Amino acid sequence: MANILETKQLTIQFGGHLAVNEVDFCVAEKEFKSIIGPNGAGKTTFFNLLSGQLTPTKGSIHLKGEDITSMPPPMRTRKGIGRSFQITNVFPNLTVLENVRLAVQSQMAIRYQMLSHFKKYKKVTEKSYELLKQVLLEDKANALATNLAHGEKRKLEIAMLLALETEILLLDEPTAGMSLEEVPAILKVIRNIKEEGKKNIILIEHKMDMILDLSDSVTVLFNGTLLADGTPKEIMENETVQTAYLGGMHNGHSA
Ligand SMILES: Nc1ncnc2c1ncn2[C@@H]1O[C@H](COP(=O)(O)OP(=O)(O)OP(=O)(O)O)[C@@H](O)[C@H]1O
Repeated sequence: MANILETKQLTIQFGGHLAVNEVDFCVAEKEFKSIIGPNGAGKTTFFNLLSGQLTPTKGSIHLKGEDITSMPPPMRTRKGIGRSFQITNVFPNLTVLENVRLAVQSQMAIRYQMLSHFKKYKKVTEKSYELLKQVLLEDKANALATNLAHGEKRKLEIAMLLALETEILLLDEPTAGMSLEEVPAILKVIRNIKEEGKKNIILIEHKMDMILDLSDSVTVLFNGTLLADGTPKEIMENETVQTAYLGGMHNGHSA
């Protein structure tokens, strides 16, 4: 299968610290890829490089064969790389529906310039409800974003990300800060997106059961370098990964 996204020798240095160090990474079309690694391994920094929030010191990023290393973030989104919204980008005093409408509108402004104002309004509303349904948040459409539970806020972020209609979704720890009861719902949302089969998902997560359940392949980062890449089974059985990372988890450390 062709690679949709690839990095070559991707590196970023902060002062003397190599946060991402010569990482060769690739994702095939429609592959569900997870990135794991202990705290400080460079996972979020790697996402920031993919989405364009950071510029690499060295190396390159290729989207469907095109070198996008110097492309600014909005252009990368237009080309197909979507990064999940952080809740800080959500308007707390607007309703859930209004927040999704804003994201849909920003996308539709480009696609539906020819439609009349009324038709555009109707389309935006329909699309917003569709997205809320997809993330299992329909019943909260009229709630103020500020009043949502943490797990519901993460669902809202995913709805707003889906509104951008990018082929690639970068999800950075969607379950972070969630209570145990909230996790199954977000897992269901992600599984539904996967089963629809239209997106490439790259997921950073610490929850190993979730990784094993969802991923086609897993990349392990450790001290900024790529330690291993393979199927979930290969990763679980990999001795280097066991020693450097998973072993620590069995001893009760959070990875
Ligand atoms: N802007 C920055 N300036 C300096 N150092 C940074 C910067 N961003 C990240 N780092 C450092 O780079 C390393 C990797 O951080 P990063 O947040 O990418 O790790 P992570 O794998 O996502 O960790 P976590 O699982 O805790 O989120 C850390 O040592 C961090 O302190």
